[in-house]
Amino acid sequence: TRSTRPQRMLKAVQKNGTKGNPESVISAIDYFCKHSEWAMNVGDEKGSILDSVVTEVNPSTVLELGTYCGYSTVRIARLLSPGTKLITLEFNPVNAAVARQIIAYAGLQDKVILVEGSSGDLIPQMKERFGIMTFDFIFLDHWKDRYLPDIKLFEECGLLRKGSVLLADNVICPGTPEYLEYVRNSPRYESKYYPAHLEYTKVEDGLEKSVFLG
Ligand SMILES: O=C(c1ccccc1)c1ccc(O)c(O)c1[N+](=O)[O-]
Ligand SMILES: [Mg+2]
Repeated sequence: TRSTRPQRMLKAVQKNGTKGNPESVISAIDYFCKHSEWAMNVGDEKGSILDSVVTEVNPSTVLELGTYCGYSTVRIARLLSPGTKLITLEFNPVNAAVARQIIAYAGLQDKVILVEGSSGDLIPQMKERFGIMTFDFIFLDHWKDRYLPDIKLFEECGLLRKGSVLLADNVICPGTPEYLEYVRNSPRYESKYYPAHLEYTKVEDGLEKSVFLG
């Protein structure tokens, strides 16, 4: 059967990247998306904002919702302190298989736990399966209609602590209006919008950073 876009992206990483070099993997994916095929990675512009927030938080416990090909997984994992691992959830098994290979090509497999399944099923299992008390940093980049139900799930499961940082992609395009309304009007969060553009385009998009106040 015909290859998928993520599989073609993996080939481009293996061809143009340098094994064990996360920066080269990030550049190879951005080049592929700018010159060959658009793909829904967070991209270089929003990726730089992601980098700055991760660096500022310097988290010990990290969760990513929506691995896709592992681009943001690599961006985050390359910045984590030694011994810190990030958990990333991916629903699509074909994409998960590509992400594992891209993460391994970057040499970051020991810093990443990739779990296949739906966030709604897996979030309530975080404590028992991974010994997580609370998350310091959460990156939301999965199905846009899951952002709101999943943040409520984090609260119900006691996975947030005073100061937990949630960073959400695509709050303008494709958009997550109900999530935005919730975090911007809830007294339990302090939110800030980082304007940018939809990856590899001139379309307006941005990231919303929300700090849980306890
Ligand atoms: O939903 C889409 C989408 C919708 C329609 C066509 C292509 C992609 C999308 C677009 C940009 C993103 O950064 C992103 O994370 C997603 N996503 O699926 O999670
Ligand atoms: Mg996105």
